[in-house]
Amino acid sequence: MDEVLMDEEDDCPELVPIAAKPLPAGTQIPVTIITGYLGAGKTTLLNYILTEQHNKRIAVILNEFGEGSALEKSLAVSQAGELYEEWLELRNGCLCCSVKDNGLIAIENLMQKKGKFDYILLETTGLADPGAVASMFWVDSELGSDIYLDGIVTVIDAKFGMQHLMEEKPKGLINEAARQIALADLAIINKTDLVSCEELIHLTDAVRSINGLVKVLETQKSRVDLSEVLDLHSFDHKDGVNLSEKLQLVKTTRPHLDKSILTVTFEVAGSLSEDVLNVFIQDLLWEKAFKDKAGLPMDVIRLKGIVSIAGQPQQVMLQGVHELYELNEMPQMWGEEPRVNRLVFIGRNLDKEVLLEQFITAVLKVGECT
Ligand SMILES: Nc1nc2c(ncn2[C@@H]2O[C@H](COP(=O)(O)OP(=O)(O)OP(=O)(O)O)[C@@H](O)[C@H]2O)c(=O)[nH]1
Ligand SMILES: [Zn+2]
Repeated sequence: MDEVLMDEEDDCPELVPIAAKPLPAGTQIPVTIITGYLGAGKTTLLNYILTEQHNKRIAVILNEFGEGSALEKSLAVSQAGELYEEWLELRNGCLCCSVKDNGLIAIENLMQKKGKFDYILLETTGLADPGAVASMFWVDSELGSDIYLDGIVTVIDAKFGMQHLMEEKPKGLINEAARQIALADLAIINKTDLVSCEELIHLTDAVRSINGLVKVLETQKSRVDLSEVLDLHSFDHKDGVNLSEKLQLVKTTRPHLDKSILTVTFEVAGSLSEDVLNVFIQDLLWEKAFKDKAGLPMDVIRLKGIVSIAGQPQQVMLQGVHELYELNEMPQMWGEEPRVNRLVFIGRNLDKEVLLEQFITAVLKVGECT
């Protein structure tokens, strides 16, 4: 009989001891955040990954609030307000636990079991802002040295996804479903059995209009090739593809839904000083100093780019999630060809002309300060 792990109808998987094997010093464990609206198919995806052959020892953190999950009832108990979680060790070498917070405490506790797993999957709750979880890995230096964020996977309900995206939010708040798509490195449109081709195309267009960087896959029962989900290296440069080339393929999108999130991208030749670049990014992300033509402040949710710092032989990668950003030197050197800055912004009220003008101004300043 095929073993089905973590089936909600089943009893707990059988527990077996797992031998810890020491990881080489400095090994960082990848974390993939699995997000998506309520009921889209996140847990189905986790179950699928766990039961597929992957030759990895995966630790899964389920972040469940819903009633009725047998798994949750058997695993997570909140005692006197204190989080208590128990790690189930599954027969294929995977670990699993269910928690009621944003999962970070669970990861910290999990790290005490270092050597027992080599991949972490974290399911957020349906209404979560995956950006908040993602950025924790950058701020929490203790976590940051043990693990790295590999990617954000957003599962979308083919049947109700469009409806979720259209929901009006009070006082200009961001629609959660749209935010989850804006932050995704991979978007999985699941439950395609429930919709027509036309509905699917419509939803795919809406997803792409929000996030011009995202890879989109269609699934039933979240069955997806694992190589598409794991080891994406979305926040570093180890994915083997030249990020600069990848960014060239991104197009500025048109708003598909009213007042929606969209993608803006551009290229500007030249170099700029790191200080001036920091001012540009901080004005944009922190000060909200840039406004669109209607006077609304630009709100960047995801930022990615390759920039050229004057005097620096290496290409520099820019990564941003909400207010947090990072600049990292890449192994790639600038060659003979002219240096080009390539940036991709995903967010609300973005105006390409304004952003471009501000960036060009920043590039022009390099002459003044060197
Ligand atoms: N028809 C259909 N149903 C699906 C598919 N994938 C998942 N489901 C069902 O959709 C329901 C929700 O799936 P889950 O995986 O629990 O979704 P989730 O995103 O984890 O849900 P929450 O954690 O409650 O937000 C379950 O009853 C699944 O069996 C699919 O491709 N087609
Ligand atoms: Zn779930």
